Amino acid sequence: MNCPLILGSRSPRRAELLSQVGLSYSVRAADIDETPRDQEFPADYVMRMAREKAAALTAPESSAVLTADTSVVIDNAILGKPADDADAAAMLRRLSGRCHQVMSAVALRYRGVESHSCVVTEVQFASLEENEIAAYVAAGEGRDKAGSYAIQGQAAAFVEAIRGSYSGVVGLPLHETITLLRNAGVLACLPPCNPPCDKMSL
Ligand SMILES: Cc1cn([C@H]2C[C@H](O)[C@@H](COP(=O)(O)OP(=O)(O)OP(=O)(O)O)O2)c(=O)[nH]c1=O
Repeated sequence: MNCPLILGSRSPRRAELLSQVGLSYSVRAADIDETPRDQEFPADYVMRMAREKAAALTAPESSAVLTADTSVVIDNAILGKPADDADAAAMLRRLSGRCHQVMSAVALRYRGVESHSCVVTEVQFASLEENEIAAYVAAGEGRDKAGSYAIQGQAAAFVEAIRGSYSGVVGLPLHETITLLRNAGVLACLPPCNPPCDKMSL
């Protein structure tokens, strides 16, 4: 029996990551208010966001709904997407030469049951020169990214070390996502990729 997988996300990165491991899915956008609550812990925030995105999507019981949220966290402060270029530059200055966390939460709803997971990855940034920050911000790569950078893009050059989940930093921790899908019984009944792909069989 097939159970269609719905990725509730506008993030092209999340779609690419799911495709990378050979899963087929359809995409729906989940619109919610992403404002953190007063004094909300970052891990609670990303988990709440992922769960609210899942709750915002109505889908048939036979479909599995997968959503996620990613935030950059430094000194317990949540860095979301930058409001503008000045905000982006300020975030990068704050991350320069420091270690920060990238928190990615995933939520899955299938047959009325919800499961979720949160992954924290430590990222050490090199010290960034003011002209490097200006050039990176002007290039625009970090505009729609938490923390104003993309590890999968040119900002890879800023990363001295990473401990945790690379895919989690990009937006969807794949190991944890596959585990959620497997434990919920979704993976066993996903239809094959269309057209069939030769990716590893999970
Ligand atoms: C830190 C980092 C974040 N990001 C992205 C992943 C997410 O798309 C985005 C964080 O914003 P999110 O609010 O988690 O996701 P989104 O608004 O892009 O998509 P949706 O809510 O519809 O699911 O930042 C990268 O692509 N690379 C990185 O290195």
